[in-house]
Amino acid sequence: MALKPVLGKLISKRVVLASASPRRQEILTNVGLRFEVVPSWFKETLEKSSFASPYEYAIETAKQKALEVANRMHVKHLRTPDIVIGADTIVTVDEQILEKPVDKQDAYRMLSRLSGKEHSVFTGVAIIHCSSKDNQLEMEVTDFYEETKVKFSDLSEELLWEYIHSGEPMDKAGGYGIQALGGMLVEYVHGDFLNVVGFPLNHFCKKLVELYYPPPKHSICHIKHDSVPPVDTFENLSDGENESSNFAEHKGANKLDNSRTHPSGPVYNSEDHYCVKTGFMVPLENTAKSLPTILELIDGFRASKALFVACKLKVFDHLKDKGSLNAVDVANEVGASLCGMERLLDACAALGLLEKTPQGYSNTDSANTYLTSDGKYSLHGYIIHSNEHLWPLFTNLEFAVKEGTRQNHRAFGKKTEDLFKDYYHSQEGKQRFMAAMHSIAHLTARDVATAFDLSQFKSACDLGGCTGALAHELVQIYPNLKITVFDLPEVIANTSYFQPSGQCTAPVTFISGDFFKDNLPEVDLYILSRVLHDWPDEKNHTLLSKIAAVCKPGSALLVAEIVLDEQKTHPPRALLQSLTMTEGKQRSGSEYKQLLEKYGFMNVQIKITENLLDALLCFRKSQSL
Ligand SMILES: O=c1[nH]cc([C@@H]2O[C@H](COP(=O)(O)OP(=O)(O)OP(=O)(O)O)[C@@H](O)[C@H]2O)c(=O)[nH]1
Repeated sequence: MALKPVLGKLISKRVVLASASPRRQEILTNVGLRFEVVPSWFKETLEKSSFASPYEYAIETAKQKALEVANRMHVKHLRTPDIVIGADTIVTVDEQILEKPVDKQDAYRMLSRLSGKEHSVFTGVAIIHCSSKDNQLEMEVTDFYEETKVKFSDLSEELLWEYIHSGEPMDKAGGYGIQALGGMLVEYVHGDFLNVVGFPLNHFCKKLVELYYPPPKHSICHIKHDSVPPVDTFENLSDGENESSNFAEHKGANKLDNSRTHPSGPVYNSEDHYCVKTGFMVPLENTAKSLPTILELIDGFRASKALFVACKLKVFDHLKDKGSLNAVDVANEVGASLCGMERLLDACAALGLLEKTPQGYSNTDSANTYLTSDGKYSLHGYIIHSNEHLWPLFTNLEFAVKEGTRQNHRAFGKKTEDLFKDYYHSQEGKQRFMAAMHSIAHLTARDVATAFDLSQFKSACDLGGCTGALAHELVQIYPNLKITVFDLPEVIANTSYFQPSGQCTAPVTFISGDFFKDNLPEVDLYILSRVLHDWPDEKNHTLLSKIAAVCKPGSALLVAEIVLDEQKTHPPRALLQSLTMTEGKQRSGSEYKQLLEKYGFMNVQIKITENLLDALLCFRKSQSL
């Protein structure tokens, strides 16, 4: 097992650790894994006596923790992670399972049981690979456990109580932390030490090897997960060549089509449908299966507008860090009517954007992250742009379709000569557009930056890189990369507001210019993120010819765009975006390849990221065109 390649398999994936345990976070961070932490809300209340062995209990708890997070992120947070990792650590002694003590007496009860004896520590781990098909969550579960034996010395009452009063036992399985003071109680450890601390790293890495580097040909069980899983077998194994991106093609995990599951609840057939009125799953006739989608589409505009208005009124900003507020407080804060605000808050709660309790309304984690104006991955700018700019254009979609033109004159009462003049006619428009671009660039930066290994490049230029969001992510990941953002003077003049604070990486340089007219800097890697789809062929010709002219053989071009499938029906958001475009167009992978090859960029590699932007990397061929 080579270390780097194993964890490297996860580098371009959105990995979520479904655990609040700081020890698990530390163990995984220490080996360089990048992940988000979303603690599970699953209550550890499974009936222990219903499990034949303690490790089965630990595995099931770990699985339920991870499933709850995967479901919640998909349903409520509108984001599907690639991998969710859950874990549960328990101690067993004298056939009793010990978890975290609830109070000091409980800690005493546990520790006095362990005194002078050998006990077992089991950690159950679940690795869930998630994917979203037609907005339905599919999950494949891989689980395992590790056992470590630990022997305690005889503990005197005095020592025991001194240890309990240190406070250390309280959030730890079996009431001790082997990595700290608790280590003083231990006579020997047989097995993986980190397993006792909360995460069996070695076994985890072996599992990744099994999953991502499967042996060439063997058959595996494919289990449609249920409480009592029906088992059917299949032979559909990768030869291990195509190991990088698509886990779904080669693993021996349990597959959950969880399109209709409730967290930790039963799994329903895809033929069934959840009836809102009765709250039961009901079988649907074939033709009626599309009904929920159609109803959702009919109502979609209401949901979008409710979200836009809540963002515009800064409802999520007002609720941030305030615990629960009632409708009167929020209405007063934003200067809205009480009855109007009550309805808006209820709608947001129904959409899963707010939590509603008898105490009032509070932000969900996703609202804090995406909907507040200073959230970690704030989409506030993009939402405001959608409300102010895209909404009026879409209101005139019928004319756009009939006339085949952009509808700026109808939507905004004036004609537009080109795309950016429209946004930049006022300071407000400029900042709004930049904030929108920044939102998307920041949200997608990591997936774009890690879609390919770019460590070979020493210098890069992000053409039209706007606020530098992608550039900043690139220098974080590739600290030796010197990167320049090249954009129009009116953009560069307004970038300071968007710069990250307190970053200790190499700075990003900004150069103003017009990439259609001005000289481009000579670098190893050119970047075009969300540029090519926006322009007509003549403009792309000018730009790509200019890049090809300065790009030395062996240098490369990284393109970030939505890549359509070859039938051009997926992903829908690309096709919906096209509706208000007249000059540019969205392209499939083969169309991008053709376009780039036309300008001497070969070896075009495409990475579908499942984020809002995909990535293409291609290299300038040796002889000039
Ligand atoms: O020697 C040590 N033994 C155990 C621990 C820590 O104990 C807890 C075990 O609890 P659990 O598995 O339920 O995990 P939680 O902390 O509740 O987090 P989840 O959100 O994942 O449920 C775990 O934190 C171990 O790290 C220890 O520190 N030392």
